[in-house]
Amino acid sequence: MAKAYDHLFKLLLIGDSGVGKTCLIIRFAEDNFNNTYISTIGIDFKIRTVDIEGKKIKLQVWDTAGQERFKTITTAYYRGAMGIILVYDITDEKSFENIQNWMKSIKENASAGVERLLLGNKCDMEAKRKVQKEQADKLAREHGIRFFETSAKSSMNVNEAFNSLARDILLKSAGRRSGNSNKPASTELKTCDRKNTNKCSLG
Ligand SMILES: Nc1nc2c(ncn2[C@@H]2O[C@H](COP(=O)(O)OP(=O)(O)OP(=O)(O)O)[C@@H](O)[C@H]2O)c(=O)[nH]1
Repeated sequence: MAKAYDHLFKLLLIGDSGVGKTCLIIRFAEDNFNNTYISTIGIDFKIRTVDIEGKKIKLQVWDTAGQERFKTITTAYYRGAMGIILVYDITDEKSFENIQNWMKSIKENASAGVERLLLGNKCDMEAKRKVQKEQADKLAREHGIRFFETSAKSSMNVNEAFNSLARDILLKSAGRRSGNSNKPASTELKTCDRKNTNKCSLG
């Protein structure tokens, strides 16, 4: 039987408990949102197939528990991931400060060439914003990665974020096959779609 996809990419979401990792995955995979908070226990995944550059890409998106007590289980999944999405909550300063620790955890546990992406979630809650976009832009630039503000609630930038990560992985693997490396220098900013600058609020 013919394969229903051209590539399978494994993605992983990490970040503090309550930042909205599960909701982002549910919005992306099922186009749904729920206000009730049920903290993830251990690890789970959902699947969605997307079309990128004429290729069918099956995305297996792994959801990790943000709580410290699950760290041993969740870090065991870093190695198999081709892309890791670091999530903080724009209304929670601590979750942004902790991104540095999550970056360190990637360095210690993931494969060397893993693609990373930074997301500031809950951008529908503008009135409660504690983390300015410029702070996160600067951090992303320092790490040479893309950054989006998203809302799992309003859908803002959710598809854009997942698709951009999948595209980066695809381009990188195509580059590797043809012998070219298109990996940017760690200090180089990969310019985001300007969609990223859209004002994000539910109005
Ligand atoms: N306003 C708003 N609330 C959100 C958004 N995303 C998630 N939430 C809410 O934030 C709470 C936590 O969301 P989860 O997706 O369960 O958080 P998590 O990061 O998976 O948490 P752990 O499983 O504990 O690691 C829930 O009450 C969600 O409804 C968003 O974009 N906007």
